[in-house]
Amino acid sequence: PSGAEPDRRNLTSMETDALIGGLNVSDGHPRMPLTAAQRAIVDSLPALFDEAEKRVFEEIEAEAQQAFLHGIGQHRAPVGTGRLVSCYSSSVAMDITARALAHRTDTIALVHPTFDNIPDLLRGRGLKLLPVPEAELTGGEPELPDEVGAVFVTTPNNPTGWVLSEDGLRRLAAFCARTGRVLAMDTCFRAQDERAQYDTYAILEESGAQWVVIEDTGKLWPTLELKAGFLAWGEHTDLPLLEYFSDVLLSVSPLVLLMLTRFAQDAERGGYAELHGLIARNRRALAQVLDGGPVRLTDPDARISVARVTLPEDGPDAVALYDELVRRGTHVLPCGPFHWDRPQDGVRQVRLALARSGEDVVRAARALVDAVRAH
Ligand SMILES: N=C(N)NC[C@@H](O)CC(=O)C(=O)O
Repeated sequence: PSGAEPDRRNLTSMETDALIGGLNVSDGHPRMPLTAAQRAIVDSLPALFDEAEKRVFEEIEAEAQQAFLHGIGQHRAPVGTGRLVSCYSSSVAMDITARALAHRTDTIALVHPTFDNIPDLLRGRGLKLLPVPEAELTGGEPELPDEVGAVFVTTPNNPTGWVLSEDGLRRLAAFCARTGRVLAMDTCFRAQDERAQYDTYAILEESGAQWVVIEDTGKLWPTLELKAGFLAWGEHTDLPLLEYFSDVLLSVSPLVLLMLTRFAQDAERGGYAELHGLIARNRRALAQVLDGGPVRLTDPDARISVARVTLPEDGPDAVALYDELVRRGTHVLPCGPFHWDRPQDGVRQVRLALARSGEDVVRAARALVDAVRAH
């Protein structure tokens, strides 16, 4: 565990502590059991290794990008154009994007709240940040000072589950085109929420805006961090993304891409329905444990694989509860750090991961209610 005070630590350091054992409902990474179909894909890895060794990388990459992105409604993703690259993770894609944006502007308007590694990566590249509430983005015309050169939106957003609607994106993209701002999107949770699966690329291309999109396979399947972050940009996006990508890597593993193609194909054939079912069941199970007690589910309509709960005013605050739960062997996340511009806004909320077995979610929910009551 890092020495810093819990309310000064970043979320990933707390997620790292959760990896050393205990009941981990901390990170948004998939830690539920493989389905039988997914187990069969894992069993085929030796054969996939032989196939990956033989085939042309570019072909394997285009196949994986097509299988994954078309499976979540992104038919106009720029597959095969040279403007869609594969990174080891979406955060690697994010850092490349941050470096490229810093080449273009000093100030970014960033959705607030959101997962803290996003502002941390942007600030790490010297960018100044302006918080924009979700509601202002929905309107599509946020009030921004001239020095803001880009708008960065996480949709579905983490930890709220808020989704930028198709009309909201159309308005926001038109606004960015009109005001000469880059529109950057982190869509890492979109495969979990069909409301986020309208064709983003069709809208972005038609808008005339300069745009960057970061996709992620890493929140969906329990593949032990074998994943890819896809980084895409527009034909007129004037950012050194390919140059900065090439500084970081030559290519991800074709074996991982082949495996992702199989998982994406299985997902289209019913795997997504199973995943959405698991997340919905776990959200309902959490709500049932909380029902009638002092803690409530913050975002009942959210569909992503994390859930916020709101704590009673007379109970422990988020950091005190986080500490007490760690002492009891259960790892959640206090929501302060998601509110990267005003941490006190998250002082009465904690987040639980739902991409877990049903038993883990119920056990964690019970531990949380017991700890609140014991305060
Ligand atoms: N590069 C980082 N820090 N990765 C952690 C991130 O994937 C966790 C996350 O997004 C979540 O728990 O919601």
